[in-house]
Amino acid sequence: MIQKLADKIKKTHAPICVGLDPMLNYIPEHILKKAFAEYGETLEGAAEAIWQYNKGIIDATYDLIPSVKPQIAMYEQFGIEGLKAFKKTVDYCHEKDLIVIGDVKRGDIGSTSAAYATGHLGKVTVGSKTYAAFDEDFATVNPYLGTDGIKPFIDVCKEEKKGIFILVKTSNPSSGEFQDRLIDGRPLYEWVGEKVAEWGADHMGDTYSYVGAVVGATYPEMGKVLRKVMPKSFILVPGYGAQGGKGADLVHFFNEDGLGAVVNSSRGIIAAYKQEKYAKFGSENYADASRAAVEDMIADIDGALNAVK
Ligand SMILES: O=C(O)c1cc(=O)[nH]c(=O)n1[C@@H]1O[C@H](COP(=O)(O)O)[C@@H](O)[C@H]1O
Repeated sequence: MIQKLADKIKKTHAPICVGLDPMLNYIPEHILKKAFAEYGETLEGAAEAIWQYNKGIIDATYDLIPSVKPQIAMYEQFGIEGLKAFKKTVDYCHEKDLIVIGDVKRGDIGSTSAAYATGHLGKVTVGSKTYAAFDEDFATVNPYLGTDGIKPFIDVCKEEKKGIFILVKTSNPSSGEFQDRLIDGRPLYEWVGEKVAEWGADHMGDTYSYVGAVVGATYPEMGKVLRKVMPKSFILVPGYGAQGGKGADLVHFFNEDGLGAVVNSSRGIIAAYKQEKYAKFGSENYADASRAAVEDMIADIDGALNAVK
């Protein structure tokens, strides 16, 4: 799967991932109206609206991009109905041959991590049968519990040829409270980055490891350091667009081969029609606005990478 990600990035020239983080207030009126007419203003109605909204964006962008990243909290807030919409979205993206990064940010004691890994990346056994429950290709994982919280994910990834992205330096304003703390003279994120490289050496693809890292676009200098600490890990880079990250900030997240990073934008793409720049599309054509925003994001990153060649 890590090779598929690298190959798809090469084919599309788009080291990006569209963040499918639907919120009801981004969903155009015509979609909400239809879903509520069918299911009422219920959790089911919300889930139907989310699904139709996602489908529109996927249909309008799938040929341009290698991957998507649905963030499960946006679905979970609608309970079981929301989770059904999450699963429908994952399956539909697979039908479109997109790589799905499940942004689930799990991690616990070993036995519990094993269950998370089984549910999101592996197969669960029921009597004589096995089922891939959520079946994403990658999952985001929190390393706070240490090696025994990570190992079960790697075990499942080895069986399934899937991967994880481990939080190393997150994009949010408070990420430094813990992550930048110096331990023996070095920031915690560097120690975590070193562990990512070590864990990753145990599950390598042809050139890149199945164990990647998350480093926010909002911290480019730290990204530059971490790129060197984890040369064989893909870095998932959130924080582009709505959080302020720009193409020029991202060049050092990439390796010399032009690979090694996949940049996420969620609100900047899925709610593009609400931005002045794309307002001309109107809410009816929200998916065309998303396509235009994807094209602009690809051009921005490509331009920044070419400028430093
Ligand atoms: O793991 C992530 O994807 C993640 C890590 C991080 O450090 N910062 C971060 O924003 N994210 C996720 O990336 C997405 C960013 O959304 P936008 O700011 O709308 O592009 C959300 O799904 C966040 O949960």
